[in-house]
Amino acid sequence: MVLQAEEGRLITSAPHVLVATAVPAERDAVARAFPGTTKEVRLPGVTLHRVDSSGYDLLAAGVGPALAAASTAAALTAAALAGAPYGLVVSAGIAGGFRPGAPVGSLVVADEITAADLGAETADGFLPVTELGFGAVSHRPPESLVRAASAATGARAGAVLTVSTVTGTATRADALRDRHPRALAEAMEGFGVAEAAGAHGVPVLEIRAVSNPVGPRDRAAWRIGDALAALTEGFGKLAPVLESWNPHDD
Ligand SMILES: O=C(O)c1cccc(C(=O)CC[C@H]2O[C@@H](n3cnc4c(=O)[nH]cnc43)[C@H](O)[C@@H]2O)c1
Repeated sequence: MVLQAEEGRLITSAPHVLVATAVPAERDAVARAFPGTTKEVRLPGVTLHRVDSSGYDLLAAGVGPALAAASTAAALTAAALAGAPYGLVVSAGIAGGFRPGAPVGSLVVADEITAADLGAETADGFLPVTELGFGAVSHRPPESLVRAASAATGARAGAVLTVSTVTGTATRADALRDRHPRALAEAMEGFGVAEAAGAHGVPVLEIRAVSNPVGPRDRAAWRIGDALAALTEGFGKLAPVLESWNPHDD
């Protein structure tokens, strides 16, 4: 933790971290990792849950990359205009896990956040937007942070895909695996959160607890309660890492 002098006083500067989940149940699972209570902070376009006496703001940013990006950008802009910009954005929640690397109940941390369906379908297969001459399809979280997060939480490190459509067939799961052999999980927000963070020059991390296998749709088999419990436990171990991480280590 950094100590700074301000008007002759020494103050501790807690990290200012924005944690973006998709839904309130995931936000509340993250909140349970902290001893303090939260208070609501209403801003234009978003409502934050600020964890008392910490540098953490929790945001249920919405499902899917577009709403997640819009909500995250609104929170980042509000903080920057208030003169208290975030130093880190964390995309957190549940996810589908690719077998055998990411079984249900396990944790995954992204060393690569990749938009898996942002591009064009052609007769010769899928082309990412980058091959069409536009934008980006991947963001890379800081290596030192990924390593430390993985060591502290036991999360496996690998690619986490962002999709707009949840995979529901073995054929689609195989196609994603072929295109992204390093993929451990798929979820729906990471790339949107990372695009917003990138636009503000803020580093991003993504951590996911696996609620279901990626493959044939069987919503009844999703283990959401177990995944939310793993998310709470994992975030409890992650928080000290975020607090001691030095962005200049990378
Ligand atoms: O119904 C509930 O109680 C409940 C509690 C927490 C979360 C949910 C969600 O439905 C969250 C949707 C969220 O989950 C991610 N996700 C999970 N599995 C997959 C998957 O196989 N493929 C893609 N995304 C997945 C995703 O990020 C969604 O936003 C419900």
